[in-house]
Amino acid sequence: MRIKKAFQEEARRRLIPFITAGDPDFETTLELVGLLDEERVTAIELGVPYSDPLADGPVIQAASARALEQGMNLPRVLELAEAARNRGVTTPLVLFSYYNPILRYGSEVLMTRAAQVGIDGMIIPDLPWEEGRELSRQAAEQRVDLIPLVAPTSRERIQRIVSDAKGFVYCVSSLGTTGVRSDFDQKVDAFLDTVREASPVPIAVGFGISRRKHVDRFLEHADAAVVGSALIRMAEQRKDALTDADRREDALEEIRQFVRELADERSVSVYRT
Ligand SMILES: O=P(O)(O)OC[C@@H](O)[C@@H](O)c1c[nH]c2ccccc12
Repeated sequence: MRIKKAFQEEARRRLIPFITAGDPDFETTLELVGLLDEERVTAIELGVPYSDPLADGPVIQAASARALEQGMNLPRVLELAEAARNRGVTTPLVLFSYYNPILRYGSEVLMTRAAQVGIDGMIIPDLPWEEGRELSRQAAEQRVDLIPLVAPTSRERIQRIVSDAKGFVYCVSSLGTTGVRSDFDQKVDAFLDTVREASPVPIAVGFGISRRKHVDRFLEHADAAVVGSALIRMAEQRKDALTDADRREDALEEIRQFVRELADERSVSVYRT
């Protein structure tokens, strides 16, 4: 229920950052989650690194490789979520994983464990809506929101996909893979308006967003903007400083400033309650 509440709460940044858990290491990810929580983002996407991230561009592919190097995996990401909750993080946490690690772990067990450690939602980009019905039932049983993705090509499937959406709907702004884009097709706005009209829950838009002007534009048509690659690239450029006790604070502050520049805290969610 944290997700529904966060969209309706006062003074939240309508941002949903995506970070790859374990990049550059477990402790730094925990610090980043704490920072994003302090900055009152609407939710945090915690990415489970995977060896074959087919929907990811080079920035997140590299981040996944670094995280796998650190031994990060699905069980460790669950531990990380639990550690964040134990540090008092209250921002909704959305587990982001490709389907294979979930299949290996066992979806029923995963939903139970996710609920225990304080995961509020899940995004599985390579699980088509039609194949996700059983998993969606398991998630609902544990009150974990299985967040569907829709793309501009989803067209007539949009109605069916959003009909039983929980948490929020993830609208992919452009086809192709994740990664910073300089601009977006005008048609994206109409696509977002269509999804928003059909959706019983708030909608977020992601893929390519890296600037304040992108966020401002998209918040005219959606309830939150997802930012992944731009944030991960910043962390990658500061990898050495982030893992050096003497320089970590400064590097974290630069990332905090970037989050603040991307979006102000809004008094009330733009989402119709
Ligand atoms: O990285 P970008 O362009 O800011 O897009 C968000 C994206 O990183 C995150 O939501 C995500 C990471 N991997 C994905 C795969 C599919 C859909 C979404 C994602």
